[in-house]
Amino acid sequence: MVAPATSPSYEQIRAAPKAVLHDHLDGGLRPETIVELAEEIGHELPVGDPAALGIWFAEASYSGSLERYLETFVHTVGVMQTESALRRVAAECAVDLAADGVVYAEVRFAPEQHLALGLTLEQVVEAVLAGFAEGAAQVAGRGGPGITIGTLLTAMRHAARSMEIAELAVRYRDHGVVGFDIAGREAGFPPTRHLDAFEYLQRENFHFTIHAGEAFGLPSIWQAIQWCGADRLGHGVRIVDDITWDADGRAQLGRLAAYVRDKRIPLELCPSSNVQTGAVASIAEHPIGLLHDLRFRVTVNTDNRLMSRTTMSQEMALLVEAFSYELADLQWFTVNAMKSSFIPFDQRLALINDVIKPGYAKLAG
Ligand SMILES: O=c1[nH]cnc2c1ncn2[C@H]1C[C@H](O)[C@@H](CO)O1
Ligand SMILES: [Zn+2]
Repeated sequence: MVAPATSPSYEQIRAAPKAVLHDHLDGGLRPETIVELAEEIGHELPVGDPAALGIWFAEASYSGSLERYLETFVHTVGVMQTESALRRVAAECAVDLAADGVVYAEVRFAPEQHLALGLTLEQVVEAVLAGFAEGAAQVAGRGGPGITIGTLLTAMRHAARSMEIAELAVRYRDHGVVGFDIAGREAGFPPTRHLDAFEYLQRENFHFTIHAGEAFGLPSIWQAIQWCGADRLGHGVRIVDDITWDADGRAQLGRLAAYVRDKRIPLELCPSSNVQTGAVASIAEHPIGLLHDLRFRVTVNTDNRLMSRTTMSQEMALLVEAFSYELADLQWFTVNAMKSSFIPFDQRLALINDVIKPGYAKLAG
């Protein structure tokens, strides 16, 4: 498809203020950092050269299966086992996102995966929060809009520590942790396994998202929303399975799809990641086009920048190419993300009105 003349250029996309709600800390390391940290703690990598390692991650993740995609994380989690490593990775994450024009990010990671060398859960969380603060401060010193980062604590769905991690998230709610998530293999590990954690979070008036409807379909989305009470859906892309077409070619929403749209439940869509795990055949065929047209609360996200060799600008550029989106669409995705974020309402509004809208207005000239 040929994009119309109004399509934004890559430079405009990079310059545009962007917001990301779904980005994994352990899926976004710089390859050079992995190599250096691996040497420090004696972790064996599949490839020693940083450039080759970057390619290795992307190729190994392009597996057509979420299970195999997740196997590569052994080499990122493996080097994130000390306070200094966690702090460095988090600081670099803030700097890298800001350099790409991201003004608001929610970055998630699973504290329980960083205990191999004896750190406590609290030490892990505090090191990451310190790293985000350090990176954000570096960026703020450079002028420009800077970056605001909220941290999400993830529990692994195959494990049994979700209640503990939910309590940890609530304990750090006034120190940068803004929400909770569950991630990992979806098939065989329904969100209802962690119902006690979600019920606890609701009683605490806290926020959470659930990876659902990525490798597994509608039942997972239904459970995440109707049993667990998720505020947002991590991916949620399989909601398209509840949309059919009538004889006149009009989209018919099933009960669950209608509920998700009516309630404005945010979808954290991650186009490149979905292609790598086989959830979607190609960017051009990604349901984001349909979901955008049907006015679902769609957001665009990176998921794992290292594994997908991507950035927010890159994800948006791929969508511009596939769906001929204009700056107004990119602003819509960005405002959707801010509206769906887990920071307080007044802070969301300030970013939308003082940073995002003026940024797009300037680009539109
Ligand atoms: O897209 C994903 N689906 C399910 N789990 C994921 C995805 N991306 C990363 N993870 C897992 C692997 C990480 O180690 C963990 C915490 O960030 O979350
Ligand atoms: Zn994810």
